[in-house]
Amino acid sequence: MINSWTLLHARVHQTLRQRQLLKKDRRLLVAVSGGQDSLCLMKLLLDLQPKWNWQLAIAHCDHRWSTDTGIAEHVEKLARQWDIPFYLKTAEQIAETEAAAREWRYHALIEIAQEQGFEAIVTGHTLSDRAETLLYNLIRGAGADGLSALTWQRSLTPKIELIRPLLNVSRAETLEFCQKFQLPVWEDAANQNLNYARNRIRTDLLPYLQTHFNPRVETALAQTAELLRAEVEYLEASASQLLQQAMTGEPIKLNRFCLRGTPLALQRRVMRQFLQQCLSQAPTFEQIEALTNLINAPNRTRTPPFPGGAVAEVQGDWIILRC
Ligand SMILES: Nc1ncnc2c1ncn2[C@@H]1O[C@H](COP(=O)(O)OP(=O)(O)OP(=O)(O)O)[C@@H](O)[C@H]1O
Repeated sequence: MINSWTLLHARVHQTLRQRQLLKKDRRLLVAVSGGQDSLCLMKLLLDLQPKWNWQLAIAHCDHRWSTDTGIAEHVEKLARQWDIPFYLKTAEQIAETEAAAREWRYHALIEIAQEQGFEAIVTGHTLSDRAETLLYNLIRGAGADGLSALTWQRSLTPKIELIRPLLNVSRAETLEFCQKFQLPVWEDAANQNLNYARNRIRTDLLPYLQTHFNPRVETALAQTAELLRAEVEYLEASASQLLQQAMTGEPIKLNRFCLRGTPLALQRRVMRQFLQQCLSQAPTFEQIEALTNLINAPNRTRTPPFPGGAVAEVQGDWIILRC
């Protein structure tokens, strides 16, 4: 088996060990779209399987877009050839946007994992996806969290982890690997649709940056994402501790004394975590700023109403959230 390994097999094997991403003996649900990244991932995991003793299965999500016709059968056939279980979810409603399709897909993958008892969902996101995500979110005005949004692993539910073992492998490398092993890659027509911002970043912006600025721009951007991710994790953990110290009971209130004198970066994160706990939707930049400004504001200063009508108000040393 070792003899048929390539450099990529060895690299992924080492990444899994160093980062402790996929432990031995686990039941892994591999999300396979049929494209080059997830086929490369599947083949790598199958080849590494004897060393790790995983139980592997394939999940495919059919969005029922016209460009998807035939992919589900194609992936099912591959699962049969590889002799591993195949699970399919088909969308009841056709999503109108990329974001809606993605949201449905993650729900569908979680459902399969719960129904079939898998602890981990594994996807084929690559270093190239990481670079694209960074650029996409940068243009939209994201902070460090958005720029480093594609992470090696994160919890989808208390029992299910999402794991991305190919985050240091480029799309050029997954293509080369698929060609070497003659994997039947399904060319997804939606990837060519330049109405999608992500596709324009991939086909126009990144090649431009490569030609005119840095031939290794994908790797450079992925490295920035990796550096930012470690800082984000540190700041989020510190903010979470600070929030625990500052927040108390009914009505929910925050002690301004605890928050004064801490760096603005932490104050903003505390306020975001606070709003995430209290609001039903993700807080906006303006909402976080309005709440942060109350830390040093005069008594009785208020924020504009948050969605749902709650308002935060200064009362002495406290910021009180009134619903
Ligand atoms: N239809 C699908 N069925 C199963 N898995 C899929 C499907 N589409 C994508 N995936 C999984 O997600 C990975 C990333 O795919 P892609 O880059 O097309 O999605 P994306 O919408 O950018 O995802 P994300 O929002 O998670 O970045 C694939 O390598 C594959 O593992």
